Amino acid sequence: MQLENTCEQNIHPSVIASAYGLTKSFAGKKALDNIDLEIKSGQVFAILGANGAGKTTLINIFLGRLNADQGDVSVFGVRPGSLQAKRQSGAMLQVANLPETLKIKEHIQLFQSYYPHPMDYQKVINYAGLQHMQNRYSKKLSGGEKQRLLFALSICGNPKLLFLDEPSVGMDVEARQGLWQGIRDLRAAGTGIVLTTHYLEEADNLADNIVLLKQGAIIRQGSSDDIKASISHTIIRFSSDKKLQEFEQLPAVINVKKSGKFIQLQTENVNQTLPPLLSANPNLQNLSVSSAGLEEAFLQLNNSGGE
Ligand SMILES: Nc1ncnc2c1ncn2[C@@H]1O[C@H](COP(=O)(O)OP(=O)(O)OP(=O)(O)O)[C@@H](O)[C@H]1O
Repeated sequence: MQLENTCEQNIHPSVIASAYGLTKSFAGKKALDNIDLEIKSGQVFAILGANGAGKTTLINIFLGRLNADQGDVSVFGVRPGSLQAKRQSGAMLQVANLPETLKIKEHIQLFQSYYPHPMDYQKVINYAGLQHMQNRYSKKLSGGEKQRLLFALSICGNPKLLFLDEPSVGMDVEARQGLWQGIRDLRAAGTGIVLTTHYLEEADNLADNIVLLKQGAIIRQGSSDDIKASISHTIIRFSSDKKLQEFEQLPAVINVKKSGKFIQLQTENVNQTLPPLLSANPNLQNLSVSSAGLEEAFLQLNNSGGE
């Protein structure tokens, strides 16, 4: 399904929000340190980082909820938080207080009334997977259902720029798939989407561009493939009843994990690890060798500071 976005179709992505030299401190401690980034129309921009890395602070500055200490920040060429920026933006934040006395459909209709060109009601409902609970009061929603409602409210205004701060937390598989479909359709209609998530699979699936934040600084930026390629690790997976310690000493191994009956080795050099592994375990079952994914890249870059 394609959205009838009232904005023009963006065949060529253009910069719709930017930050240059952005710095923000709380009580003398830097939460964001000299950030340069550009958010483009028709692209998903994922901000990744450990707890406290600065993701929410960055979003709050783009929304005008916080002021930068230094740097130039603009949204649609104007000051973040100005009416012109707000009318074209939507946001799903981690903290939201919703009046409990309204039904889902009343929440959506209320939010639609705030915008000059709201999204069609039925589309909002479909994207958010709320078809069967339109008459439910928000106080009766489960955590995941409340997330669906917050996503619905974030897209009510047919935004050209959408901020989603950990949107899929608490969502079940079906709701998450609906969210992902909504994100893809909005992107196809030209919306620029800023996404923070701790689910790296989500960023891997959706993001055109990723920034990796550590203690407020950007330590890596690029596509998911660029970031994966910036580490040269390989994953060796097999099933074994042996203890993890038996594999930790193998050459070039930098991490060992156990999941059920499977052991997963992360190695810097598969040619050095595999021969001794096979000679010590000639009957290794379910062996597979694959490139490291975004999660391994994230962990390594985050632990090494991206050097
Ligand atoms: N209002 C505030 N007052 C003081 N310190 C703050 C405030 N907001 C954020 N911080 C600090 O700024 C840093 C960045 O916080 P932020 O919430 O942006 O991180 P985050 O990457 O969104 O984390 P998480 O993944 O846990 O949501 C943290 O050290 C946090 O404690």
